[in-house]
Amino acid sequence: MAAQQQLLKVENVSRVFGGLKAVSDVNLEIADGELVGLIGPNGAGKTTLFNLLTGVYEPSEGNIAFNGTRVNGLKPYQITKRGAARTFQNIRLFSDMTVLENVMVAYHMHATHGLFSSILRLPTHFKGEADMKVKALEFLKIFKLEGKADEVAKNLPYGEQRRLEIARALAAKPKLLLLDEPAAGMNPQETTDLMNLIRWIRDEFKITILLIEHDMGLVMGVCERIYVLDRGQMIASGTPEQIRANQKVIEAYLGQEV
Ligand SMILES: Nc1ncnc2c1ncn2[C@@H]1O[C@H](COP(=O)(O)OP(=O)(O)OP(=O)(O)O)[C@@H](O)[C@H]1O
Repeated sequence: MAAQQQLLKVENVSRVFGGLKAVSDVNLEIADGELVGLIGPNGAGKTTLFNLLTGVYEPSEGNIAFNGTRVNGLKPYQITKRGAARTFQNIRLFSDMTVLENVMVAYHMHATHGLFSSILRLPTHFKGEADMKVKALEFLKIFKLEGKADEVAKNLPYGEQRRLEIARALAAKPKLLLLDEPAAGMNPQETTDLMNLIRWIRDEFKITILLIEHDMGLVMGVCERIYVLDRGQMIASGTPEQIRANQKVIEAYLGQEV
């Protein structure tokens, strides 16, 4: 890999469920600041790989290093603390909390005031809480959700719930943002807006993004590099042009437009 520093390294990782090897001997490397796509037909193992990267599952074999340290076996919250945040295929917000509260919960991960002052409600706690609210509102502005700050999350239209989920993930100040099918259920206009938002997030926050997506227009349009999984195996990686022309990829998609 070029001069860029490596952020994520997946080496020979497998995950078995019963008799099924959902992820099989997978290798993947992502440098700091890259915008990378992960594609593959239904059931290829994409979400399982995300679940391995974020500690939902432990690899049956292999090694995952994040920011230079091995993270195999760590719990999801420990991996979040090390700087990886994600969104889910089926949106997971605190649906009965307000839009603002959803973002503030993520800020708590990085609160300057400690648990001790929180419990005792010391002045530093209130100052911390007020600062956090200001920051959370700034965040909502970026995502054009400031007018919805006091709305209950579950009442937002679908596209806005997806934006809020991304905002919440980013509020945890990750080094690596993992997006699982961010355009699912979006109309073409929302998808175009999302593409611009993803590019903007990477440039503005200088973070690394790995995204799973079935919308090829989005993947080919925003990703600098793409990995392709098929039946648990990584069958290709390369630039969008290389992936489009790759025979194994074309076969995996059985002639569908890639
Ligand atoms: N917890 C589990 N227990 C048993 N099998 C599982 C589990 N999670 C995933 N699988 C299986 O592993 C395979 C890969 O599933 P996965 O959800 O990772 O695919 P995917 O590429 O994300 O698919 P899609 O694009 O449809 O979301 C599938 O055959 C799935 O049924």
